[in-house]
Amino acid sequence: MSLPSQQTNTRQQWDIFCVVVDNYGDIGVTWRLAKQLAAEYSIEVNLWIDDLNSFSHILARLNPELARQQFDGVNIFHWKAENLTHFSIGNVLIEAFACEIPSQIIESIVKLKQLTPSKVPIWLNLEYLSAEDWVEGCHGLPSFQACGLQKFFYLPGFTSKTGGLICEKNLFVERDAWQADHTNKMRLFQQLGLTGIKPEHQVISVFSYETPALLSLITYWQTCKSNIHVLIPKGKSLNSITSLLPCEIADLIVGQQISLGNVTLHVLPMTDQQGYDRLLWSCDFNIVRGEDSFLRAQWAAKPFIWHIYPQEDDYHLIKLQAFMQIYCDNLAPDLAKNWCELNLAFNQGNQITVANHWQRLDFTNLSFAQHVKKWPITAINDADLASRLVQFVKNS
Ligand SMILES: Cc1cn([C@H]2C[C@H](O)[C@@H](COP(=O)(O)OP(=O)(O)O[C@H]3O[C@@H](C)[C@H](O)[C@@H](O)[C@H]3O)O2)c(=O)[nH]c1=O
Repeated sequence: MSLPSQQTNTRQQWDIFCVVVDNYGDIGVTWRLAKQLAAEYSIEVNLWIDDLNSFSHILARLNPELARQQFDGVNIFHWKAENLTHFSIGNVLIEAFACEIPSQIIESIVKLKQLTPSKVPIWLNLEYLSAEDWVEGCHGLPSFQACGLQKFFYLPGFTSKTGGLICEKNLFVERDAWQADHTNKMRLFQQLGLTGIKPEHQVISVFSYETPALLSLITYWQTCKSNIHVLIPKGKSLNSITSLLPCEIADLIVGQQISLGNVTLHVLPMTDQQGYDRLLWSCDFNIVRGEDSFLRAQWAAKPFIWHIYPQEDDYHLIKLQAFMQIYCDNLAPDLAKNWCELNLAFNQGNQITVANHWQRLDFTNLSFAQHVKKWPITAINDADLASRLVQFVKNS
């Protein structure tokens, strides 16, 4: 571990620390942010991750055995005690989702403050995304630490008084170009080993947690006249539909198809984040979860169900309501009602109502299609998270 060098250039160094609690969301969010800061702001980003095995599910090129490697202009470090020798104090320290930065680092910054206070990095805690009202009041607040340093709370959110939403500068332009040419999606399906999909078929991606609502929906889709392809990666969603599977989940192979009348289930390979974005852009409807895929489904300008990460005492339902309220602000009341009821029923695992609400929601309806297209522009609110974060650091 070392003190800042006498840098002659003005290139900033930011260090992002992330503990993988479970799933892929913690790493998913920090990886998106790290890539964007490096690509769009020429910041030297060091991403410290405690679990490279989880990370390798969404970045197959990553070698979980290496202490240090570089992808997309980001230095990725395996965060374990012996690798902290690689750490040198930069301009910004981000602890993602209240993970704790190692005490040696804090001690070295305290020493630096005594010697050269002007070199003390900005210390931020990047929090989870929420659409709740209180976020505006807490975003950016400083918190004085016992060690004498100051830490700021950085809260992502949907309004101009929050930390914003992660979205790359050219994302909507790339999405529009992709969606304008129908051969893109057909080629993608082929590359993913998904056969038998015709341009007129309905394609639905599923990346959810366990819920009996999924079984109800697929059972309902079997009664529909159209051909429906359901794309599901190996993971939690499959646990809810074991009764539809021909074998144990462990024995399913990627690319396998399970024919259920008009419905074909496809076992989808996990891709990198760019591949997943393109998949969301290519499907007619997406079922997503957590934080990052939830946001990417919005950026896809396609209708979606959000399976929110379950929390104690059903607190997640309050967060779901807060989002549904802002999402439906400009939507016709009948469409808004159906969409909210569908999302609520899915999240409550309500097997009977979820299929009824699906039936009632006409997601091909023109004003709904216009809404999903307009929403990303409304939500991004003139500034994405990375640009607000860079500004926040400048002003701090
Ligand atoms: C299916 C798939 C996902 N992904 C990525 C997209 C996202 O970055 C990531 C999934 O993250 P999420 O959608 O946020 O869902 P998640 O359930 O994996 O993560 C959750 O983890 C919990 C610990 C948090 O508390 C939640 O808020 C949430 O972040 O995986 C791919 O890159 N390729 C794929 O094929």
